[in-house]
Amino acid sequence: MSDVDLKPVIEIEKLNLVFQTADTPVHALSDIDLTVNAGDFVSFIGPSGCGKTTLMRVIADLEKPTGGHISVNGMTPEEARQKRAYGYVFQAPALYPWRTVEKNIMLPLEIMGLSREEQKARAARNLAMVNLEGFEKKFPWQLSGGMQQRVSIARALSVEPDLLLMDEPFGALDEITRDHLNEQLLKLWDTTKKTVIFVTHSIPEAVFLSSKIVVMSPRPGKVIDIIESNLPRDRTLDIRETPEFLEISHRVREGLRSGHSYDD
Ligand SMILES: Nc1ncnc2c1ncn2[C@@H]1O[C@H](COP(=O)(O)OP(=O)(O)OP(=O)(O)O)[C@@H](O)[C@H]1O
Repeated sequence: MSDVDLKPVIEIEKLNLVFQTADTPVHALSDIDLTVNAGDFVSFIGPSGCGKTTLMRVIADLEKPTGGHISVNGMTPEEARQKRAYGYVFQAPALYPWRTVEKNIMLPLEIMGLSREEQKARAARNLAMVNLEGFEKKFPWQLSGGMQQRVSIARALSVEPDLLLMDEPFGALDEITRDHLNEQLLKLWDTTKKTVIFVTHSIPEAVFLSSKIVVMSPRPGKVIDIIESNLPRDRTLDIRETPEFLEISHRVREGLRSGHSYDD
């Protein structure tokens, strides 16, 4: 992508979020500055509780910041949500067990008021996108965990958002399945040119998937480092053995280490 194409999708300046709780306030995000451009694959990586999910939820308008500024596609997160600017994939697949795969994907489209034909066409198109054609009439419990997570990706894509928010979608899967889904997701990103924001705990996953890695510190979550990856877009898993990959992994690890106090 040339510099001319670089359009900011998300702009975050001095963003703060303090949760008011029954006892002491929880300062979850502190002075976050971040720009995400169209077509970026951005990972948030950091220790448990550092605010990765909270930052993603602010982008999705599921939490309100207590300070600073954020825009999504030039709008407030609330306006962006109303315009269905993004699709959200959660840690667990969150499929309705009594609805078939196809009907799970059709649900948000039904709510959007699309015609039945359009709902079915989008379900078929996006199931093919995640290599699940032929599974329309199955129920979620008839599928493996990895397949269920692919259905929830297809459901998020079927809303046709430019921005895909993914909160540790493969965290609960075994390593082989995770590797496979990482490769599929990268192909999907390359073909659809979507902007992706991805939360993970895994250094290899972040480095393999991302064009930009945001390393966060323990609470209150701050941005410690932003690493622009120069790995080619059409990478395969073999790239994990290369010096370039190991060099980026090393920088992520150093960032995580510098922000972490091991005395806790
Ligand atoms: N609604 C809330 N009220 C009070 N505190 C909250 C609330 N939501 C999150 N927190 C706190 O804010 C901090 C950041 O939480 P968050 O879930 O964003 O972290 P995370 O980096 O995504 O963690 P993990 O990797 O374990 O999922 C944590 O200390 C959490 O306990």
